[in-house]
Amino acid sequence: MEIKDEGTSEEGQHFLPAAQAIDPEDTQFTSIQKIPNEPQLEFILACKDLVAPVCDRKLNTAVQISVIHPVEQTPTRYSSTEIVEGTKDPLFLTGVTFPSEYPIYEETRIKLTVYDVKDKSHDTIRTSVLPEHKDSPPEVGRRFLGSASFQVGELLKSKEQLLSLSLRTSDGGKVVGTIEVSLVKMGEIEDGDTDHITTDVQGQKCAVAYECTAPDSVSGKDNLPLLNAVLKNPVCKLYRFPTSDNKWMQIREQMSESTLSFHIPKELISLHIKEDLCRNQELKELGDLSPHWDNLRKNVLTHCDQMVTMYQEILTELSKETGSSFKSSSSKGEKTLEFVPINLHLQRMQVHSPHLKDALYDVITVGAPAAHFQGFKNGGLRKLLHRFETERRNTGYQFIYYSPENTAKAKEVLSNINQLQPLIATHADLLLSSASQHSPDSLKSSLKLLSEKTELFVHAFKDQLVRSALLALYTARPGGILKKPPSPKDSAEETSPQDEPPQLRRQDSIPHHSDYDEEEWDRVWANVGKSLNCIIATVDKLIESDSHHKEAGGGGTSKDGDTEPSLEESITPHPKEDWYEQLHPLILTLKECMGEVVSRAKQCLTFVLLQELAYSLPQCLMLTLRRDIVFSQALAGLVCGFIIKLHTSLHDPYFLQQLHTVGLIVQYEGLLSTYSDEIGMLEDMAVGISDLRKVAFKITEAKSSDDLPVLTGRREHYVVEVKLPATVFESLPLQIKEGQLLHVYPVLFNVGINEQQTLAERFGDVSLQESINQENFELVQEYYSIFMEKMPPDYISHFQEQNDLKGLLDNLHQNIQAKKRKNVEIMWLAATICRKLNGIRFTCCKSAKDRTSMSVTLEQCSILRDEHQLHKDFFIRALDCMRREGCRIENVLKNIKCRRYAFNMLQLMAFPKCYRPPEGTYGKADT
Ligand SMILES: O=P(O)(O)O[C@H]1[C@H](O)[C@@H](O)[C@H](O)[C@H](O)[C@@H]1OP(=O)(O)O
Repeated sequence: MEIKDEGTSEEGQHFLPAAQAIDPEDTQFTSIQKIPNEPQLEFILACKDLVAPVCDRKLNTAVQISVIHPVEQTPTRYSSTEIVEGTKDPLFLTGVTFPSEYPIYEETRIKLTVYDVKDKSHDTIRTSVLPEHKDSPPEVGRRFLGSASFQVGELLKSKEQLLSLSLRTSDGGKVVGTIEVSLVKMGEIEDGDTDHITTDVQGQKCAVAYECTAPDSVSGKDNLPLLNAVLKNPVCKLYRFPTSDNKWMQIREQMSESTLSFHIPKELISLHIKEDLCRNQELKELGDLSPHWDNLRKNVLTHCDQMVTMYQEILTELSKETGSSFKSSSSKGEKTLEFVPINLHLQRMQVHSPHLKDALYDVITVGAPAAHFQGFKNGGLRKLLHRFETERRNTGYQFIYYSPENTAKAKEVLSNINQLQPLIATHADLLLSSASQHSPDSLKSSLKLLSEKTELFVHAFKDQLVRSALLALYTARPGGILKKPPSPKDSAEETSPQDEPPQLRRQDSIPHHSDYDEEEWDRVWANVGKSLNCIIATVDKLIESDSHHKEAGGGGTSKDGDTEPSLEESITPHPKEDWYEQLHPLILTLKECMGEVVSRAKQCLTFVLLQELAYSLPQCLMLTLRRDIVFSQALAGLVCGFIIKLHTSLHDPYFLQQLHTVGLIVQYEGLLSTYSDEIGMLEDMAVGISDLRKVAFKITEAKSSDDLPVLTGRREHYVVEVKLPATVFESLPLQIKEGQLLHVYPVLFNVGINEQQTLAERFGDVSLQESINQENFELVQEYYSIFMEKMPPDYISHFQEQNDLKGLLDNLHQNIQAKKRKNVEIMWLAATICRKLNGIRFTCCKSAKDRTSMSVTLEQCSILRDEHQLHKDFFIRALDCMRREGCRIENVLKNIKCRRYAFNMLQLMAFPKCYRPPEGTYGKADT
C-alpha cells in the first residue's frame, strides 16, 4: 500500500514560489541574525524509536524537509536527507542549511516528514519542478511514517539548541517515534549518542562527540563585495561525517552560478567587434590595388562586414539577458548563447574537522568549451585548424602565404602602432608645453618619456616581415608586376600570388620587383630616429644655454619652472618663446615622419592580414568564429576561477608571491570520450584551453562595490582587469599594485569514462586523448620547474617536506605512458598536483551535469578521506549522500528540470565503479 503525503510543491532551493521570494510583507517578520554570506540556519536530524506500521521488514528511513512561509499554509519541499537503512533510530548525515538569501524568519515553520523507503530505485520520484503545483505525484516506493513541525524561532531559542519532537501519523493522532533537530554552527561541536549510526560496513559503531575549535575564517570578509558581484544563487547542503577517530567533521557544500557567464562573453564580443571594425577600416584604406587584389579585398570585406554584423546581433541578444548568470545544458546549441559557457558553477566544499584547520576546496564545473551550434561533423578546432593551415600552405595561387606566426606578428605590430602613435603624440605635446613653461626639469622628463616611446615605436618595425610585406604590397599595386622569380635568400616565407609553376611556390619565397626601391623604407623609417635625435640635441642645447645664462647671472628659473622676470629678459626675446619656437618645428617633423611610417606600415601589414582572410572564404571566418566562441566560454570560466582563487587566498603572502612571480596553474579535468561528437568537443576544448595562455590578469583598485572585471586587448593577447576593494588592494605586494601582469598556465587532462569511451578503446582511436595528456604533462612539468626556481628557498624547502610533487609527477607520467583503459588515476593525480601547487581546478564534461557531478563528488569524498580523516567505512555513504541529496542533484534539476542523472544501467556498467551514482538517482531523463 502506498500512503500519499499531503500535496506539497516540488523541493528545490532555486524554485521558491515567487510570492515567497519577494513578498514585501516579509518585513513584518523577525529576521534571523546572520553573518554576511554565511547560511542563516543549519540543523541536523536524527530519529528515535520509530514504529513501523507493519512489521514486514526493517525500516529504511529518509526525512523530507518542507518550509511553510508565515503567510502561506502549504509546505514547499526544501530538501531531503539520505536514506538510512535497517534501523529504527536513524541518524542522518545529510543536514539542512538555508543560505543567506533564503527568505526564512523566526516565524517560518519547518515540517519534517519521515518516510520508510521500500524501493530505493523509486526514491527520486520528484521529477519535475512545479512549485505551485498542489497535487504531488503518487509517492511510489515509499510510505509515510509520521511528521512533525516546528517554528524556526523555537529552535533558535531552545535551551540546548535542540528540539525533540513527536512524530505523528497523518491524522495527527498516534505517536510513531521522535525526531531530534539540532542546530549546527559550523565550527561548533555537537554531542550525541550515535551508537546506531550505519556505516558502509554494517554494524560498525561510532561514538561521537563534537569538539569545539574556533572556526578559522577562510573567506576574507573585506573582499566579500567582489565575490557577491560574481557569485549568484547559491545552493547549500550540509553534512556531518565521522572521522577515523570517531569524531564528527562538518561539511558544507555550496554551488553557485556566476554573473561572469554572461559578463565576460559580452566584454569579449565587444572587443572582437572593435578589433574587426578597425581591421575592416584598414582594409578599406589599403589604397589602390591591382584588379586581382582589389576583387579579393572586396570579397573579403563583404564577408568581414557580415561577420561584424553577426557579432553585433549576438551582442544585442546577449545584452537582453540582463541579470542572467546561468546557461543550462539544454541551451547548449542555441546560436545566440554560443559564447556563453554551459552550466558554469563554483562547486565548493568547506570542511571543519577536529584538530585540523578549516579548509575550502573549490572546483569550477562547466561544460567543455565547444561550438555546439556549429556542430562536430567535421571535428573540432584542433583538427580543423591543422587542416586549414596545411591546405592554405599548399594552395597559394591566389594569395601570399604567411605563417600563423607571421600573421600574428603583423597583428601585434599593428596593435603596437595603434597604441604608440597617439602616445608619442601626447608626449610630444607635453614636451612642447614644458618648453613653453621654460621648465628644464619638466622638459627633461617629457623628453625622457618621448624618447622611450619613440624608441619602442622604431623598434616595432625592425622586422623582416615589414620589409617583405612592403614589397608584396608594392607588387599588388596597379602596375606592380612581378618581374623576377622569388629568391629564397630574401625570404620571409610567403608563396607568390601569381600563377607561377608549383615548384616556385615555396614556403620561403618573397615577391621581387626590379623597380622597387628597397632602401626607401629604410629612409622613411630612419627619419623618425633622426628627428628624435634632433629634438634631443636641441633640448640639450637649450638646457645647456639656460644654465650658462643662469651662471652668468641671468633671470632665475625656479625648480618648478616659474621664472622671475629680469632686466635681461625685458630686452632680449623671451626665452619661453624661444624654447617653444625652436622645438615646435622639430616636433612637427617627428609627427610627420611618424605619420609616414605608420601609414606605410599599416597598409603593408593590413595586406598581410588580407592574405589570411583571402583563403577559403567564408570557411576561414567561420573558423575564427568557432575559435572565438570556444575561447569565450573558456575565458568566462577562467576569470571566474581566478577571482575565486584570489578571494580565498588573498590572506596568504606566499600565494601572492606565487601570483606575481610564477603565475597560476589552471588544471582542467576532461571527461569527454574520444568517440563520435565528443571527439570534436575535445578538439575544441583543447584549443580553447591552450588559447587561455594569451590571457593575463591585472589587479586594480575598485571604485564601486560591484565592479566587474574589465577586458582589454585583441585576439592575440587579452588583459583582464580584476578590481579589488581599496582596503584589500592596499595590502597587496607592490608589484601587483603597480599593475604587473599576472599569468596563467592552463593544462588539460582528459580521461573518457562512459560507454562511448569503451567503444573508442575497443574499436576506435584514443590517440587524441593520449597526445593531449602527454603534451599537457610537459606543460605541468614546465610550470613546476618555474615554480621551484622562482619561489623563495625557505618556502620551497617547507613545500618539499610537505609534498612529494616530484613523486606525483613521476606517477602521473607513468600513468600517461601506461596507456591503460579508462585510467582515472591520471585525473586524480593531475587534480592533486594542481591543488598542491595552489592552482585553479576545473572539471568538465559535455554538459557539466552528470559525469562532472560524479567526478566532483568523488573528488570531495577522496579529499575528506585523504586530508580530513573521513572514517573509511563511511566513504561510500558520504559519496551517496552527496550524490543523492547534495548540490549536484540540484544541478541536474536546474538544467533539465528533473532530479535524475542522465545515465541508464547499460551506460553505468561501462563506468569505473566509483563514478556510478546511487540507486534511484539516475534513469532516463529528457536532457
Ligand atoms: O553532463 P554529461 O555527462 O555531459 O551528460 C550526458 C550524460 O553523461 C549522458 O549519459 C547522457 O546520455 C546525455 O548525453 C548527457 O548529456 P546532455 O548534454 O544531453 O545533458
